[in-house]
Amino acid sequence: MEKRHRFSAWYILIGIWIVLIVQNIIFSMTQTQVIPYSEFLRLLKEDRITEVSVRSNQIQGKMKSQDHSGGDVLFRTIKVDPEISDLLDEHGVKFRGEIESTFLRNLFSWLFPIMMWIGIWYLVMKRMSGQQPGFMTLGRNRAKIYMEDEVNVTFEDVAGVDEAKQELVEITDFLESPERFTQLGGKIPRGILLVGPPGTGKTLLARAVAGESRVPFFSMSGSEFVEMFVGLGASRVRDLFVQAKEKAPCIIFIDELDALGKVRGFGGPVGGHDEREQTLNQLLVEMDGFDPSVGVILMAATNRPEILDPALLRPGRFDRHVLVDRPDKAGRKAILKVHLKNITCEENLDTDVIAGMTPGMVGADLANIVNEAALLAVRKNRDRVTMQEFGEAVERVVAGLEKKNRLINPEERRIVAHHEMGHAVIARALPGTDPVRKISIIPRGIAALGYTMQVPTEDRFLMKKSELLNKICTLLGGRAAEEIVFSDISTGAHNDLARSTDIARSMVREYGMSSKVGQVCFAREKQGQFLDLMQGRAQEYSEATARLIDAEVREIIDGQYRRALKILTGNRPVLDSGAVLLLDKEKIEGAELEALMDRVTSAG
Ligand SMILES: Nc1ncnc2c1ncn2[C@@H]1O[C@H](COP(=O)(O)OP(=O)(O)OP(=O)(O)O)[C@@H](O)[C@H]1O
Ligand SMILES: [Zn+2]
Repeated sequence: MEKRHRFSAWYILIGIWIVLIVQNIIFSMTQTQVIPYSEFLRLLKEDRITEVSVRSNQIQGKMKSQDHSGGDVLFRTIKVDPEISDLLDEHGVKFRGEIESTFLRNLFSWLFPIMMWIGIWYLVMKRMSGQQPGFMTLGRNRAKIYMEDEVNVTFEDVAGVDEAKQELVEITDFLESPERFTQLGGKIPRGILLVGPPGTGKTLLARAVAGESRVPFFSMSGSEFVEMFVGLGASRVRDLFVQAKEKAPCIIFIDELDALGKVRGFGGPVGGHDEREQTLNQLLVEMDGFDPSVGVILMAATNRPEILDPALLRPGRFDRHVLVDRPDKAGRKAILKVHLKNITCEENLDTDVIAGMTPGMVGADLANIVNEAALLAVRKNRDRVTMQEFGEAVERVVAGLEKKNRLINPEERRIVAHHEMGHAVIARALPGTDPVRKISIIPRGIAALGYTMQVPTEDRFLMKKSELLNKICTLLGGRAAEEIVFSDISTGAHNDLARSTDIARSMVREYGMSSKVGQVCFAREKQGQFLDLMQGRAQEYSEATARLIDAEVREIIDGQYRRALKILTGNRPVLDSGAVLLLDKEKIEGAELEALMDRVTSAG
């Protein structure tokens, strides 16, 4: 209701303005004859003009009407020449000069645009804050911090992200009794950064931590901090911490931390990054200033950790990072179970099938599917949601996501599965390569469709030639598998090729590992390169050597590729059964991976 009152004032003002304009038009149309200047001069000479007022560029007045009824008619003409007063005198016309009254016109030509701007700005403000700022409360911003005294989300509502959950359990222990925790000498984290793709449940997790430990939850979005007015963002941060300390123990959650915490001096195309910097600085100051033992835990979420200002990630700030990754098939099944609790489904609904239909999807997508399916059932007047609706719902959501390029199709999945298995089999077959810990075809980010995680067993300072060659062979394993299985190759190996070429090139140019090029090192200090270029200093080897280097790099890579093909052909059964398993589970690790890898023979 209040909103309507406020807006009616605008309507009244605009109304008045329109009425005035319309009045003006009607007046000039009905009452006044507009005549050409020459006509005016003629009438003047005929002594039919009785009275005029002269304005800067127009003459208004009365003239005797043509029909001799004796009445006067109003007229108006444009253009005034300087001798007009003499002429008027000559014909004995009463006249007065008039400075045009432009007050009203000016008022409206100025006031209206200003009013428009205030109106637009007001709407923008409202959108940005999601609330009614009102004119009087502009400087104050307490209202924009969302505070929930009681959060009714628990860890049970979050599924499929068990690793992240485990890491956060400790935080709930701390929040439940901060004193006891510190007495026992526990080290309290100050800031926890939840990192993961959109929709994986970062916000949900943060709320669950608050819900589990029954503490208030303050939340704000990074993009909301970045206000239009300099200084407002910083004062908001201050406000947020003041309020949080009063309510401790509690959680402060900042969503979209990247909007606020981009590397400084990395402003967008529109100005105003000064404002963002001020806000960020204030956040850093507050983070350094508060004593975590009072029981305020700062959590933040981002899906672009790489653009964050390193200052934010320093020890004592957001130094604890929790990965909230896309769920695998089992995870998706668990998430579906959570959301299915809220709707009535047919009795033996197979969540396994739905989970299988939704590779690459995140929690938010799955929540969306459940919701969509329920709506479809309502539309069909069903009393429960059946598999058929879920099928349709999945199709709809998939279509939406495909537009956004977020899903890979079944054919691509098959290629990716064999590609990743190719890496894994070779890594296992060759001695001295890092053991494979995890193979996954859950897409991460935009670039990498799948990945094979190799974890080094020890820190290394020296690499032997044979090890470097094995590494290249492992990198080429992905493409080799594609060629063997599909007799075709894909662009998915781009990064692998780049990395193996780098290694091969370094072997030849820097480590003297090619007998044809010899024990020489052509690498120069990186920082010198730019200067060399500026001074036109040539490369330090001849054209012929350059060609030799290129040939040697090719030779190394081709040799390793042939080796990869041979190893994979010898291990074809493992390659195929591994890919099938991967397509089903999307992620293989632990004992299952061991069992699979034990079948790999090194005989290449
Ligand atoms: N792991 C999950 N378990 C259950 N539900 C989930 C999960 N992840 C997401 N959802 C559902 O999706 C909704 C949106 O998730 P949420 O806002 O927490 O994602 P987010 O990672 O914070 O995304 P964004 O980065 O876009 O803010 C949640 O309210 C919940 O209904
Ligand atoms: Zn690869």
